Amino acid sequence: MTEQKKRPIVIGVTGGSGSGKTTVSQAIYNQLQGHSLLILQQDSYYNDQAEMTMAERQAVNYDHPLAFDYDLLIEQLTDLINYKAIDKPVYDYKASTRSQETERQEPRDVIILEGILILDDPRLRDLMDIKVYVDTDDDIRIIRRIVRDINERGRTLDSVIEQYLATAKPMYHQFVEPTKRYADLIVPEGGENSVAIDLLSTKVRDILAKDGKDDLFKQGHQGN
Ligand SMILES: Nc1ncnc2c1ncn2[C@@H]1O[C@H](COP(=O)(O)OP(=O)(O)O)[C@@H](O)[C@H]1O
Ligand SMILES: O=c1ccn([C@@H]2O[C@H](COP(=O)(O)O)[C@@H](O)[C@H]2O)c(=O)[nH]1
Repeated sequence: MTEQKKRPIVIGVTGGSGSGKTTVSQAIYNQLQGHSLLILQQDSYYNDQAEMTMAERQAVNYDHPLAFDYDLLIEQLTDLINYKAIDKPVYDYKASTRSQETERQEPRDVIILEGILILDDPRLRDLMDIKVYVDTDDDIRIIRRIVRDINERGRTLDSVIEQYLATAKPMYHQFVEPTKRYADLIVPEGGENSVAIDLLSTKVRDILAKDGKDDLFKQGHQGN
């Protein structure tokens, strides 16, 4: 019998903007400390808009699948799955385009991919072993988004509200929410849901142990 080739475990974490995807991804990452892990954010793969004016960038619908460079994301995720390092784009929310720099990312045994539209593309879904949907009510998400976008993404209250009503909300209902049907696990309450985070971490530890990757790690393979 031929031995099956080992590959990293890919966990997809999706949900609406402000649902707690980043918080949940970070919580899983923290629980699995000591293993070989990385977090990849779909936001890093927004289209490069360097050739566009600021006014043009402000008019873009950032909640539509066409705003993302899926080809590059799939190419780089496939490289990571094949244990090849990537030069990841870095997205600048204040300038609404990619920054000039890229970030070197070495491959790891566990890849946590998070983003609003990662389950929309069947090619991406096919690369995932576990699919998680963080389900948080719209009112909570908009409150979190207002606070975060003003404090961290250089936005005004008016611009956050305007964008939410014009694109973020309708696109959520048109494109993001329907992908819930592809999830293996729906997590209410996001980062506060320690039971769901414990269950997920235990499942990943089980798979790593079956693959012998916990042993590889102990023998001196890369950490974080
Ligand atoms: N359970 C929670 N309670 C309070 N604030 C939270 C909670 N989860 C996330 N936040 C905050 O809400 C904002 C959005 O959360 P984040 O995890 O970045 O969501 P997403 O990645 O889905 O946009 C962040 O500022 C985060 O600190
Ligand atoms: O230039 C940009 C790029 C993205 N956005 C908004 O960000 C969210 C996705 O990020 P989360 O971390 O999941 O909230 C998306 O809803 C876009 O509307 C932006 O405003 N400008």
